[in-house]
Amino acid sequence: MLAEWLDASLDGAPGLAGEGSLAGGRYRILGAGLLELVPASPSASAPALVLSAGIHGNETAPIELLGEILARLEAGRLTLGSPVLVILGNLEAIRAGTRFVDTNLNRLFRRGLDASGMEPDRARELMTAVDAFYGRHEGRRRLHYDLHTAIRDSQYPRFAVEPHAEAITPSDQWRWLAGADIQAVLHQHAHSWTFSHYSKHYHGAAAFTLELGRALPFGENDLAPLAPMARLIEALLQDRAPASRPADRMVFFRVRHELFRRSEDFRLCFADDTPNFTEFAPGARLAEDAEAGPFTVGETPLRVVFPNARVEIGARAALLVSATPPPADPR
Ligand SMILES: O=C(O)CCC(=O)N[C@@H](CCC(=O)O)C(=O)O
Ligand SMILES: [Zn+2]
Repeated sequence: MLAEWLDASLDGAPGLAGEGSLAGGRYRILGAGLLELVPASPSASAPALVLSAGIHGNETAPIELLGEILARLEAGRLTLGSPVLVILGNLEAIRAGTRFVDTNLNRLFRRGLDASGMEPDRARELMTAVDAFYGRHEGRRRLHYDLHTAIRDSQYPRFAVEPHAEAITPSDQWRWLAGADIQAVLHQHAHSWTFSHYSKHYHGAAAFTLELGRALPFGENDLAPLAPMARLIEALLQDRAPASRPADRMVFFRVRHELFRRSEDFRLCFADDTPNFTEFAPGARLAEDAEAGPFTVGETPLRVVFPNARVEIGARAALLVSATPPPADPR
């Protein structure tokens, strides 16, 4: 049934609903791309966990990964121990195999959003679902892993983006991410209205955008490098202790500058396929924009992450980052 929920969500089956039992609890289909896993008797320390994938429609590996985990749950090889909300984000874009249909869903997770259209409507639906889920689990530790893949290669193929918000990320998260073979962490410097930012900013959740390799079509993904991430998700879902490694196995970066596309006449001054985290030396010209002028690296080298000259005008065209020490681990 869980595999059917996934397929029916992707096929656009109307009026998707239903519920049933699972080892350790039951599931409730809340709608297309919305599934709740309800443990029968969760411990007081079990987290309330949001797992999302397909916020960008062409990022298929995380959808396949969640599909495999749900299949193991359904087969009784995992026993549910924690409340979980599973989300498939931009269903129309997933069907079309594109990043988005009209606009980037992952910039719309903001209360009071008044834009109209398919993606804004879906953002409101998902924000309501997350609000209701965390509301049903007051007092529990909140987690949200928003699973993505990146457009291009990366010097660190698996990395976490930590949204900027008041809540401090608990130090065990870093050890768990290191245990899941995440190689780098990028601290955001400013609010970004992404889905993981939503859960952190409005709900105080430990939340991340997790980049899990390169975006490829369904069927072309190699899930083997993601096995440690699957084990982390399964441990959380079962309310078991995840594998843990020292946080300083990962390299930490901080965003120092954001490049925005300000005009029609905008270009990045490096090759389209430049891998994420490529470093540029002082003096290197990175962008030219008819309105904002050129951007040149100052006295300290900068690395480029998520470069994309073809974004909408006003949108982020690249993050410029440099290394920062790992967070202190009080353990
Ligand atoms: O590979 C790229 O250029 C984009 C990958 C991607 O979708 N990244 C996320 C990051 C979200 C964040 O900053 O937390 C995005 O751009 O939405
Ligand atoms: Zn993405």
